[in-house]
Formats: sequence, structure tokens, C-alpha cells
Amino acid sequence: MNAKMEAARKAVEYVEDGMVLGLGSGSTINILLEKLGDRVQEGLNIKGVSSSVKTEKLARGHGIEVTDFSQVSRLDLAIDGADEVDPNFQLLKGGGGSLLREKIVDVAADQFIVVADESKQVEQLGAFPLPVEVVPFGWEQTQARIEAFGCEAVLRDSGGKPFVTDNGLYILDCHFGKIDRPEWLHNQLKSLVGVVETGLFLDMTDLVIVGRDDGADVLDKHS
Ligand SMILES: O=C(CO)[C@H](O)[C@H](O)COP(=O)(O)O
Repeated sequence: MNAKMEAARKAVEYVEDGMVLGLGSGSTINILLEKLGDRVQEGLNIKGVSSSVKTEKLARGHGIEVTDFSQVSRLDLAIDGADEVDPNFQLLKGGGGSLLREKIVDVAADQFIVVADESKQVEQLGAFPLPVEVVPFGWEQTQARIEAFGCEAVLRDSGGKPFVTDNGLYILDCHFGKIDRPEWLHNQLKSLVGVVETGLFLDMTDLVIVGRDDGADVLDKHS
């Protein structure tokens, strides 16, 4: 947990007065919201667009103003977590089930910073099951089409019922083991009827903050 804390602490340093922020989701972001709330108490003037209902509630609880996406024309900075980060800064996300809104928020920002603990650094994406958000109607058909790409696609469960995202959709967790060609796979899956979004966040970030127990490393793709 300290590694997540260190990553969050470092990321907050990138937030400047007057910024409109994209707020990601997950346990690292929950810590970030706490730290951001402390800075707001000290007088920092920011507002955020949230990538999930949970983040929105937590942000408001920490005194952070959350605005509707339709009320802002751009985001200065998005900060979000990840389930896997590869050496090319490609990401696998969606473990918390917020991937579609996260991608909409993260892609809209001038800068997108990823916060992760060092366990998220991998040589190749795919050991973590790839979340794919799908339309509930006919999901078994979509599942079969996805499985034709060589994975087991497991319907995410929540207390014996399908997990339902903030968008009213289902998630299939796709066990690929390893993903050799992330861009190709993303494009193939996106072209399937019934698939709304995949958890592959490709070429979206240049900066990853990796938390360790005793500090954080800032990885910049261009240095
Ligand atoms: O993609 C996500 C949610 O959909 C999260 O950002 C990802 O699962 C990382 O979560 P955590 O910070 O709890 O490890």
C-alpha cells in the first residue's frame, strides 16, 4: 500500500492551480484523491471530471469540485491507475471495471499520467486478464467471437450476478496469458459487434509514476 501512496504523492506534485483534471479510478487514485483533497484545503483551486461514480463520490467527500464533462471543453491533466504497464508505456486497464469512462477521460487530456506500484510493471501485457466492456444483449455471442482470438472470456461476476458497469454494460475478462500484438488485438476486438471498448490503452501516456515502498520513480518515455 505504501508504494501506491508514494506514487500518488508524487503525482499530486504535477497538479497546478486552475487545472481541470481527469480523475481516474482504482485504489491508487483513491489515495491520490485524499492527497489532492489536502491541497484543496490548503487553497488549491481545481476541478475534476470523474471516470466513475465511485471516484466522483470520493472526490466530493475530499472537498474536490467535480464537474460534468459537458461543462468543460478540455482537460489539462488526467491521472489514472493501471493493471499492467509494459516497457513501451502501453497499458492494460479496467480491473476496477471503469475502463470505458477512463479511456474517454484519459484521451481528452493534454497530459495523461499513470500512477502504479512496481508490481504493475511487466515485460509483456496479458498476464492480467484483459477487461472488455460489452453490450449485455447477446453477450454470449460476443463472448464466443472474442474467444476465437485464443482466450477464455469470463463474464465478470458481482455476488452471483453479472457485474454491471457505470454505463450499464458487462465486462468479459479475457485470459490471453500474453498479448503479442496489442494494437492488432485491440483493433480486432473493437471491430466485433457487441464490443464497446477494450482495456488496452495504447500510445496514450508518456509519463508513468512507479511507486516503491521508499519513494517513486518518474518514467518519461522521451528521456
Ligand atoms: O483500470 C482501473 C479501474 O478500471 C484501475 O486504474 C486499475 O485497475 C488499477 O487499480 P489499482 O490502483 O487499484 O491497482
